[in-house]
Amino acid sequence: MASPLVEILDTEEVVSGKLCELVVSKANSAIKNRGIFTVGFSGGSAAKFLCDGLPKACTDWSKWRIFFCDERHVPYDDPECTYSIYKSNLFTKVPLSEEHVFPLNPDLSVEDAAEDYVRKLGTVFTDGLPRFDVLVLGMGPDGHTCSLFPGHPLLKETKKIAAAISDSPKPPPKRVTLTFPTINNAACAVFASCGSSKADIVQQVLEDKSDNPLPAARVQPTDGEVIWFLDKGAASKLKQASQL
Ligand SMILES: O=C(O)[C@H](O)[C@@H](O)[C@H](O)[C@H](O)COP(=O)(O)O
Repeated sequence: MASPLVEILDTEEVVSGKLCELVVSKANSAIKNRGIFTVGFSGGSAAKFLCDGLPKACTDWSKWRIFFCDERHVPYDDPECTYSIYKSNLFTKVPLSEEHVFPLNPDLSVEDAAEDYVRKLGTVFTDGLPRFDVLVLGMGPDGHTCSLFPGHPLLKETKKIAAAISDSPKPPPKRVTLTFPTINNAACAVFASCGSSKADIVQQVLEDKSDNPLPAARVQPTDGEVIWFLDKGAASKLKQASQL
């Protein structure tokens, strides 16, 4: 597994722009080579960055297949619903068909919604373990990514490609998340982290070797790349700050 590529940028706005630039570049390359682009979006600040930058992207949206790296198990009209945030701020602003976006079914129990999500993944990834072209990931202040939290049994999941969690320490408690078998089969996992409040956890994840690594540190695609876009605040505690 290659070491993460870390790019330290001046501001959050530059991080947002570079993230969107990377996603669109990967999309257009995948579309050219395979006629389809598969991507997982995260919530939180990643949603803000992508909704800011992607509406003006020059790409064939009809070839995009959009999943969520994790999603809260809430009604679509709940402000916590990541899908609805993207729908209002991106999906309705680009020529993207609803059938190419794969939200949770909140009417099912969280367990059944996870099983239904696995089924939806199977409609796009028809030959087994999903291999996303890009997973856009965020990292919480505790080192979680997706809805995979430190010390949670789901970190050890080796069979399910997506799973339900009902005890998320970050509210809301019920979510569906991709698991590491899927995450670490991606071609590209890209993190965007900004702000000095993330500096300690970024330093820990990127530089501290641990026999019990934090979830974000466990993102190590077996045949893929990990890219971190950081602003100066988030990178301020890195000892070997590598500026590309
Ligand atoms: O739906 C979610 O809660 C997100 O997917 C979550 O995993 C997020 O990426 C991190 O909490 C970082 O969020 P911020 O970038 O907003 O700190």
